[in-house]
Amino acid sequence: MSVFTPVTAEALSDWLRRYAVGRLAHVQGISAGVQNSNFFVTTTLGRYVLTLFETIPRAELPFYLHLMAHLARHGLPVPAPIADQDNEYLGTLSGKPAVLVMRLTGQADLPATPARCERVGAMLAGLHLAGLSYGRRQDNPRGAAWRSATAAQVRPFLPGDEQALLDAELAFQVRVPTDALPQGVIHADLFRDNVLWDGEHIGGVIDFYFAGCDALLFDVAVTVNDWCALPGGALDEARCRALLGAYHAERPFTDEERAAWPAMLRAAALRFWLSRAADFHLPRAGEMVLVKDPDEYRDILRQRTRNVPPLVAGSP
Ligand SMILES: Nc1ncnc2c1ncn2[C@@H]1O[C@H](COP(=O)(O)OP(=O)(O)O)[C@@H](O)[C@H]1O
Ligand SMILES: N[C@@H](CCOP(=O)(O)O)C(=O)O
Repeated sequence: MSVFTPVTAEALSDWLRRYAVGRLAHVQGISAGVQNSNFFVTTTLGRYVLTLFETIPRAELPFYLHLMAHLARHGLPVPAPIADQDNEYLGTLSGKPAVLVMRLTGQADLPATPARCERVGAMLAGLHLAGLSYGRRQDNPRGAAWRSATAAQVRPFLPGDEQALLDAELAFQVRVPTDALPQGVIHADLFRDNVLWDGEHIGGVIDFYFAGCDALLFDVAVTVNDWCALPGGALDEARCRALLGAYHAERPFTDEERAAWPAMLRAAALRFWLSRAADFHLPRAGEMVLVKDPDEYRDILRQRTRNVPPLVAGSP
């Protein structure tokens, strides 16, 4: 995003009295992101990020917030949510569900070098392994049901060749057997803009608001499609080898995962083509709204239907 809901300094100052974080010094809307309204908040005691949830039902939010707390407790650089004086993470501000989380250091969107891809692969495996002991369950909110519903909404806006691509891919994906794939908590949106770099180290992994329970390999595919794609959508072999090799060293891929790899890359490409097409054709109102290019993911999907290198190319 995007700031869909404005917050005044007065309202925020009052709201912060519920927390032990000191007094408000500065607040600034954040233009990156597409889903929620985000603000950098500086107080006399620290630096935080305030998120107002625009679309996620309130009942689904504890899953994300406790997940972030769980992963942070496991030593991963994930923004810990801040509890208020009633020991609650989730509050209400400007009429929206709201949370304050720790602001992590680092710069997002740095070039996806093989060395960075290696760290991202290892980090993703770390998130998956730490997620195994997380007690709450919630389905991937962008899973099969969402895919069918969103495809039906955006299909009328697409030209004929894209409708054909969409129809063929939906028909392909319903036949993919996913039950034998290892399942767990997935981040589901580990794009370059959601990893903060502190030098060559990962200083933060942010934006857990698409997380859910699904095939771990789907998360790997989402990550590879973003980190390892060349302009036009083809995969860069060196980056794939670095990311997949580092992941595999922490959580070895199963035979079923190797077999499902091409289909998972396609499922992951379809998911982001659909969400971007929905944001583009059915935009939401807001003060500052970022819409990402759907054609990038249409092209990635086309590429993945043609040619995919095998999983963990070149590694043992
Ligand atoms: N905990 C955090 N620490 C530092 N920066 C953050 C943090 N959370 C969000 N940001 C910044 O806010 C931007 C938007 O956040 P994001 O979670 O991607 O938005 P959305 O929820 O709309 O998808 C990020 O690109 C990053 O710059
Ligand atoms: N990464 C997704 C969009 C999700 O937005 P985010 O800003 O919350 O990561 C995309 O690129 O389409």
